[in-house]
Amino acid sequence: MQDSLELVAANKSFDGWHKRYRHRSSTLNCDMTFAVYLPPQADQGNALPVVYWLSGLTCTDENFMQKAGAQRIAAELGLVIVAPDTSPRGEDVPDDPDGAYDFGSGAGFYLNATQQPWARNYQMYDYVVSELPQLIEASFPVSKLRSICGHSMGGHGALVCALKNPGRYKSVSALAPMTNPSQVPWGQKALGRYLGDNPADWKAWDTCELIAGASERLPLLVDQGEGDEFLAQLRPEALEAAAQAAGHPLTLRRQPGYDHSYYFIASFIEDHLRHHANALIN
Ligand SMILES: N[C@@H](CCC(=O)N[C@@H](CS)C(=O)NCC(=O)O)C(=O)O
Repeated sequence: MQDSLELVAANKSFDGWHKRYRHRSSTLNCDMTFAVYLPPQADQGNALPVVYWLSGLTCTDENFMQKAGAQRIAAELGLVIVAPDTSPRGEDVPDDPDGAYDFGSGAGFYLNATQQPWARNYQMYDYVVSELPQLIEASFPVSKLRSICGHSMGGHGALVCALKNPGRYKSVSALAPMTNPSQVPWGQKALGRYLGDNPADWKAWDTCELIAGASERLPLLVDQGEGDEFLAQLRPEALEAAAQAAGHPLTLRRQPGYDHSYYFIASFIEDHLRHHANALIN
């Protein structure tokens, strides 16, 4: 265990442990809290694979761990799950001037900001892809086998992290992801502020733009509720068209009646974890 990790909570769950840790992030220039679920196999000296879960707008590490019901399946499959926060936070970290939920705290969009005052802290892409895995791999009984999945803004994050890093993840999946942020209000607000007003600079953080040039055709598993109140922000039809144009393997499952909430996530998380286990565990 690294000295720099401070344990802030521990709860036994399905014979494993849900734990929360605080640490100083050199990438984000602030203290960060993340959650890790360690299945019972972690006590047996095995180096276990890790699924990184990225949450959506307004979330912390806690929403997924408390609401998705993932621990039972992770315990069965022997998967470690790591859930970071969704943005840098703290008194010294700038936030949306109006306190809006869709920018700043709770809305880091898993990108590297280039504009001030955001750039000093809002480097969530580097945190999720580099700093956090290094810390996890130095601190817990895990292997370097990684998968990534997420919800909404976190689904966008998972798809972008996988598409930008061929070979880094064994599998990727998303629930109700924002697939085309450069074309929708949530994304245009965030990308415009974090990256500046030139839409050409936004393409590097847009799944529908990245998919054409992807050098690794890692299959995408996506679930999307047809009753999702944010469908216009998510654009599953744009993802479908981009994947088809690029010949990128996509399983897009439209789920009748499901909304955007964790009731939807809890209904399909088992399929996603089994999908990742298939790629991670032979
Ligand atoms: N209706 C929300 C929009 C944000 C939202 O729906 N957030 C989703 C992710 S995009 C979520 O997971 N919320 C936390 C939860 O349901 O636990 C609000 O206005 O605050």
